[in-house]
Amino acid sequence: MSSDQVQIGVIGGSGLYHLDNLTFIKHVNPETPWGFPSSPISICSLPSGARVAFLARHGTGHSINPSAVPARANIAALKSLGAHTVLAFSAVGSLREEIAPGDFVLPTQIVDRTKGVRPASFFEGTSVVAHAAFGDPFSTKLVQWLEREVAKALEGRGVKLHTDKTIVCMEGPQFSTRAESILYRNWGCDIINMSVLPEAKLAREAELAYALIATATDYDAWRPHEETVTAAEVFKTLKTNAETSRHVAATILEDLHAADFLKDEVGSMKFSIMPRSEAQKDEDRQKLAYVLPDYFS
Ligand SMILES: CSC[C@H]1O[C@H](OP(=O)(O)O)[C@H](O)[C@@H]1O
Ligand SMILES: Nc1ncnc2[nH]cnc12
Repeated sequence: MSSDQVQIGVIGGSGLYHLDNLTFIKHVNPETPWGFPSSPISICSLPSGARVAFLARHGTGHSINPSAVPARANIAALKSLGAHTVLAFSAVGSLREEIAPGDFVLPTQIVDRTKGVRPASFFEGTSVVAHAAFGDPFSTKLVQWLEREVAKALEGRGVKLHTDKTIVCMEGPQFSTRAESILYRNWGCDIINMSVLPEAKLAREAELAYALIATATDYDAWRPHEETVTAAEVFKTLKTNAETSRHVAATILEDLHAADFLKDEVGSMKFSIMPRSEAQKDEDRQKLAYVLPDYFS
């Protein structure tokens, strides 16, 4: 593979709008069948010359509401650049006392509390039906690798890493009520955001290895006798969390680039797509070929 080829995509969330500790090469802005990504994508170079594609989920000026993030275009654009793996960063609320603002979390499960207003499948609106497996919503090998490597990258920085947690994704943009926050705790959820879905579902459909590096900013609304979360509270830790995230990214990306499991998700949709039939329109198959060329070209 030429070093020009991107293998890893990084999605930055609230507060993380660039990876300026990597060497910037150029901006690209691919138009996908689902429109343009949230922002032009920065192609950056690692010290070895390997290239990484970085995309700001809410746009570089944070102008896109969580419900309006063009997640299909984002995932499709990263795949079109050659990415097999997507590392997504996200600012999250904590539903557990032991997960403090400033801590990092690697979730392994998701509870969906979005409201059906976000297009959540590349197959939506087409004549092709597919049911991706989503029991393990993050790439298991990638998460296991991150558990070791992120822990190493955080050594000496006084930042705690929590693993094997459950994230609930709410619709927003308003934060939760106290009752909802307590309910999510009772459901076994540990952290909350407004972004991991449909991003993780779309990455699975596109056969990308996807994991979320969550950075806690607040205690949401479940703590009795404490103020509930406000955007101002979130902003207090965003800058430090973003600096730590950039350090983590710069530390792990080189080794991740060399990892042998990057393409493990490739082939995972093979038995998820309903067999070819006369009813499948050519135009839909062409559209889907953008993200799944192995099945639709
Ligand atoms: C700015 S607070 C709520 C906002 O922050 C998180 O964004 P991201 O996941 O992109 O870091 C959360 O999901 C909400 O969209
Ligand atoms: N408390 C919270 N709820 C939802 N998304 C968040 N992102 C950061 N904090 C959050």
